Amino acid sequence: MSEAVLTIRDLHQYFERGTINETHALQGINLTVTEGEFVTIIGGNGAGKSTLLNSIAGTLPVDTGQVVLEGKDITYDSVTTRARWIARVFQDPKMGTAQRLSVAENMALALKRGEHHSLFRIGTPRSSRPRFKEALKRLNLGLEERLDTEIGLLSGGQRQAITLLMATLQKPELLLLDEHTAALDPKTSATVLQLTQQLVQEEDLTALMITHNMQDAIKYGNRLWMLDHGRIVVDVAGDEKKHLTVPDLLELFNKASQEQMTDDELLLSSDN
Ligand SMILES: Nc1ncnc2c1ncn2[C@@H]1O[C@H](COP(=O)(O)OP(=O)(O)OP(=O)(O)O)[C@@H](O)[C@H]1O
Repeated sequence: MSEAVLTIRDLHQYFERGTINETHALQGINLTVTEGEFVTIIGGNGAGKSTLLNSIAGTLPVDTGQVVLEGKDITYDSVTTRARWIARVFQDPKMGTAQRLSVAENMALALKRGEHHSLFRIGTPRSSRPRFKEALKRLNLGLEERLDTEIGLLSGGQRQAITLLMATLQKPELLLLDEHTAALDPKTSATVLQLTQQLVQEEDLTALMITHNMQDAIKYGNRLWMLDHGRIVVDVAGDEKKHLTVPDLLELFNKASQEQMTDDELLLSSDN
């Protein structure tokens, strides 16, 4: 039996609680993610996907419930403390990197994830350069020749590929991918998703990935959740996930959810 990496118990999140605008964004989430699971998360706008990731990363204080990572109760730990164990890649390629620093300097920073440090003290020890080069080579984008390039000068896809690599340079207990390819063109998005799958498998990572694309949610990962109105309404893994088709997923969703979803909804976009 695999070890539980992440356990969430009865998690509720509210926005503007007690006001006329109150939103009950997560309505009693219970889940366990075991080592090596790569969960893709889909759901319509406002379903609660980002709120779930924010609750896990600590950017959003938990209203009620418990978040446990590798047996540690992290419910009340700060984002910085959690960053020692949890790596996150955002939609915007600019969010994961320091634009004015070189590729090598950014990678050196990534090795210090979760530590308090001053940017002025970040150097790139020469001893790390071969390791960075080797890691960049795996991306197959020729970036191993650009260690000294300012990262802000690279394309969004190149930056996102490096951000992903940086997130895994120091193996995290949990990797959170927050629509990390949504800002990329379809071809680059597919490249970065392939790379994601490869890194997750090779490094034996445990990962949660939000996507708006049902095809991608089916194609990548080994478990799939669909969220609806703050609840996980579909949870499939293993062979069931492998053989899933978009119509199957729609049927599962329509059985479980409060609303009917049709195949022309944004959620289904299959253009990337
Ligand atoms: N900071 C906030 N203040 C008020 N309401 C919020 C806030 N953040 C999220 N919400 C509300 O909480 C609910 C869940 O939002 P969330 O962003 O988690 O959905 P999502 O599934 O990530 O949606 P999307 O796919 O559109 O990004 C929505 O009703 C949203 O309007």
